[in-house]
Amino acid sequence: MQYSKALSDPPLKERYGAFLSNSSNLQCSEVMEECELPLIDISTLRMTDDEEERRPCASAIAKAATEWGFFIVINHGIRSELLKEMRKEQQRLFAKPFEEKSSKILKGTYSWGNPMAKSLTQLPWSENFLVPLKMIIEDQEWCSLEFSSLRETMEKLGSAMTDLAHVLARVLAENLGFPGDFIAEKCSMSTNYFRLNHYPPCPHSLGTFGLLPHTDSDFLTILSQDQVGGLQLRKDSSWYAVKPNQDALIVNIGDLFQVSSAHKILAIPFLFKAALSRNYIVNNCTRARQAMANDISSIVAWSNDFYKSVEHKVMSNSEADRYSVAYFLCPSMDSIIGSCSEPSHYKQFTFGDFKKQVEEDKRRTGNKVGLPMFRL
Ligand SMILES: O=C(O)CCC(=O)C(=O)O
Ligand SMILES: [Fe+2]
Repeated sequence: MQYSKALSDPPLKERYGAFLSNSSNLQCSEVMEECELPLIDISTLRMTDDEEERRPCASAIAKAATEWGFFIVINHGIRSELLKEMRKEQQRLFAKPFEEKSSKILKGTYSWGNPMAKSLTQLPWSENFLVPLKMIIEDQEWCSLEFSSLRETMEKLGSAMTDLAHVLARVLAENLGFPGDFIAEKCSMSTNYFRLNHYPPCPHSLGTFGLLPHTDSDFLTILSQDQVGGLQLRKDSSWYAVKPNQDALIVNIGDLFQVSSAHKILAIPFLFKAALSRNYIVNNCTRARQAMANDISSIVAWSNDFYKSVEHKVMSNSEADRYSVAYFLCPSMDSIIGSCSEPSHYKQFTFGDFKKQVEEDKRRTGNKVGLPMFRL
């Protein structure tokens, strides 16, 4: 049964209409330059362990992660039919009446707008379901029979995305001198998340956000988006539009992987030569060493600003509905996040501390603060 859009869309206009009619709230909207993000064919990474063969692709990823914090992957191994199936299921889900989405579908994972918004600058014109993969795998009650095919599709996509995320995390970790499975060991399928995003058309789309400028609270994000467009990223203090490409996937570095340090020039050639073993970490990372002394299995190192967790946002449009699915590679809540080089730019914290701080800041300021709260 088809529902009318009037019933399915969240009441953004009713709740936030006053912001829209106050034109002084509208931000100026520049004509946005499209950026050519690095486009990387990762087939060799998926097919071989031979270091020589992997090197060109691994270097391209490391370069993109340091220069852009964003890149596009092709030949990523996720079937386009599966991505299309996910999109179809996602559209079916968002077409449900707002009352159902906000009360009973997919158990408390739904949100829309921003209850804390005081102006248009704090308002995302969108709705989303933030779904822990743990819920999909373990909680049989998580969704009704009606959405069992959504559940099945998400489980398949979750497993494929986890494999892909581990392939990418391996390269990024090895580039810093860590064992390839260093991140993957901390991020199992059940610690990761999906966010299903829907951006309904906004009647006053000029300068209205679909999603506020933010960085992602994870190691890395894999994004599948439709052809509508609207994603923008910040590079060297300018915003650039990302060209939509339905078959490719967009990867961005998250806060926990924000690497590269003041030691970039010195550290990287050294790290490349360093034995890819825990000895490197024990001998060279005081913070890591301290934490490892407490619990060798819980430390997760991050890159001390070498890789960039880049701010990005979505701009709304007045004509088309837009859909995207983001997959977040996250460790367990008790994982300790420490820097991989000295002097560290950040306090050591657990992923749970980080998430708690982000929620607190959102309540206090209406927006995420993120890493600056942990800078030394
Ligand atoms: O929809 C998009 O293009 C971006 C989504 C995103 O940044 C997120 O869900 O964190
Ligand atoms: Fe994001």
